[in-house]
Amino acid sequence: MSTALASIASSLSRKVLSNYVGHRPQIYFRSFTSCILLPSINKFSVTKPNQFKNLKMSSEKPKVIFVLGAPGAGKGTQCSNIVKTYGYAHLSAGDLLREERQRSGSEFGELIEDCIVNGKIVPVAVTCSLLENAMTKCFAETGTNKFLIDGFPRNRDNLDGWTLQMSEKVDLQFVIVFDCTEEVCVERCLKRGAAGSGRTDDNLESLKKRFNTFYNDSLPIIEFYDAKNLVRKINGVGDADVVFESVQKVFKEIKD
Ligand SMILES: Nc1ncnc2c1ncn2[C@@H]1O[C@H](COP(=O)(O)OP(=O)(O)OP(=O)(O)O)[C@@H](O)[C@H]1O
Ligand SMILES: Nc1ccn([C@@H]2O[C@H](COP(=O)(O)O)[C@@H](O)[C@H]2O)c(=O)n1
Repeated sequence: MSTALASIASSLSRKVLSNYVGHRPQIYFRSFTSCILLPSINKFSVTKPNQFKNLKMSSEKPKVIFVLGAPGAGKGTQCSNIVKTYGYAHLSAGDLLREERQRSGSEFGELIEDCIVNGKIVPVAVTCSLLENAMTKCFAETGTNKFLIDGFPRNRDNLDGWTLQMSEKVDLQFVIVFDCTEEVCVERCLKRGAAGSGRTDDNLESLKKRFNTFYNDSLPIIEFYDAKNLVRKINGVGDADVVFESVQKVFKEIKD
């Protein structure tokens, strides 16, 4: 366990988890997320753990599309196109984590940075709460209740945490997966880094680790959704406009 992870674990167990030490992780996440983590990282104050349950009574459940694929496969680029054409709100788990890392006073900054540089996945309690907060804020500000969730769920921990905290509150439409060769992805990320992305993981060393995580931890999640017939795989190699044509074919399915 890294120093940052050890420190979050020990601080959490001191604060809240004393009753749960040694128990099953599901119990850990349920109490960790809804009772303790939300107040500590919630900067929007509007979030209540069951806010979407209330929404459900007056309107439809929020619609969610997960967007997955290797680092640099084009998830963010295509999400921007989808936002313009189909009116979804784009929530990137990576962007939310980078924002939380920069927030002054965040107790998760060090942990998040350690994960990002080393291609590891941040504990779901942090990421899922950031996502729920962002959905709530977006709905309150714009009335949008259709969300593209980019870069999540990335591993079993993400999936389990989402299932506990959010799956009943939303309607998962499908999971878009951009399929792109490692060679093309690495070239794109290095180019993005050279162009001044400022990302601490757009370098070869981090990319090797990010790809390991993708193969070992993220592919099984894609397989999980594929077995449920929810995956819509799109060839992400080639010009961004051509990739978007394939995206549009998938969205036709919703309209038809
Ligand atoms: N089809 C494409 N052809 C060429 N370059 C592309 C294409 N799609 C995206 N790019 C570029 O590749 C880089 C990575 O794209 P993008 O950020 O969309 O990928 P991503 O999957 O969201 O990456 P990450 O997971 O690292 O955030 C960006 O600089 C983007 O402009
Ligand atoms: N569910 C997630 C998503 C991202 N991360 C961390 O952020 C890094 C960058 O993610 P991008 O989607 O912007 O490429 C990623 O390598 C992880 O370290 C995460 O922990 N959990």
